[in-house]
Amino acid sequence: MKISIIGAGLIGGSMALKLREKGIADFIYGIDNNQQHISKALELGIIDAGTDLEYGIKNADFIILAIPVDAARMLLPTVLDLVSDQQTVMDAGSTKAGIVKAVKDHPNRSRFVAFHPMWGTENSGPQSAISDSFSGKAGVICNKEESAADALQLVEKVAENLDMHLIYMDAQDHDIHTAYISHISHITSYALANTVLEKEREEETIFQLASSGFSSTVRLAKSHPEMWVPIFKQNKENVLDVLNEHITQLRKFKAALEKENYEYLEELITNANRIRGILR
Ligand SMILES: NC(=O)c1ccc[n+]([C@@H]2O[C@H](COP(=O)([O-])OP(=O)(O)OC[C@H]3O[C@@H](n4cnc5c(N)ncnc54)[C@H](O)[C@@H]3O)[C@@H](O)[C@H]2O)c1
Ligand SMILES: O=C(O)C(=O)C[C@]1(C(=O)O)C=C[C@@H](O)C=C1
Repeated sequence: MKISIIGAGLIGGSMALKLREKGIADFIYGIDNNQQHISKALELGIIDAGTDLEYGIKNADFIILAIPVDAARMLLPTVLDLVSDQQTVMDAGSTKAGIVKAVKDHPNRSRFVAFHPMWGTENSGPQSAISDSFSGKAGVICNKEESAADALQLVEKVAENLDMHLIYMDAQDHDIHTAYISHISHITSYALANTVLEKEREEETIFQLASSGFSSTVRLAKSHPEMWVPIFKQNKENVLDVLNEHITQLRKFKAALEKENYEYLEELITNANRIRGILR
């Protein structure tokens, strides 16, 4: 199978590495508006050739769209304009409602499968791609009834080769749940980093005292704005909803401390500990 990866970055690159390793990709084209990423992807053996959008789409059996979600929403209709009934397009975007809406009435809608791999890191670009990354993680397919049976089957086979298990969801429900379980964590981490940078002006002290607690909670704050601003923009209402709840929760901790209500503080922590029973 010939594959074209639009966006030879962390996700596109990691998928390319794994699909080649599994032997389902014979030839991989890379399409990226950053030429340095194409050069790096070639150097690392992620892609076999860099090309332009039209050539890459016309000459691939399977097309993976792995660019920021606002760009994906804009580009997907053009990608579908160029495909035939023999080709399948899959995206990798972290939000889904806007993307499926953008192509709802497109004549080639059924060639597209809306996909979200629930794996990633705070790093970006082809240099950060890792082949054994998606193993054991969930792959979410949205609005499967809008995709042709053969396109769906191909994406299911690709997910299986990425060693992922599948979850099927409505795109709007997906965006609600990912606001709660993925997107809010990034805002808290960015806010935590900004808080510490504001209060602790001695960077050397941050470096010397930071242990696993701070490092793990602030890891997501290293994630780049080119990916995350579009996610927050596309999922604004759901993110605002969960952010309001998060601010309420922060205020509860503040009130417990201000009032020296340590029983209430213990209650808040004990309730939070319930997460241990869910994520072991
Ligand atoms: N990083 C994660 O944790 C993660 C996890 C799951 C899904 N995703 C989704 O995967 C997609 C890609 O994210 P990533 O982490 O691989 O980002 P990345 O920055 O590592 O890679 C994106 C690549 O797309 C290129 N690009 C950007 N706009 C383009 C355009 N209009 N045309 C062609 N190329 C373009 C960039 O140059 C870059 O090489 C995003 O939609 C993101 O929401 C990311
Ligand atoms: O672990 C990370 O660094 C991630 O941000 C990965 C993560 C997440 O778990 O929130 C981020 C965005 C996605 O769309 C999927 C996965």
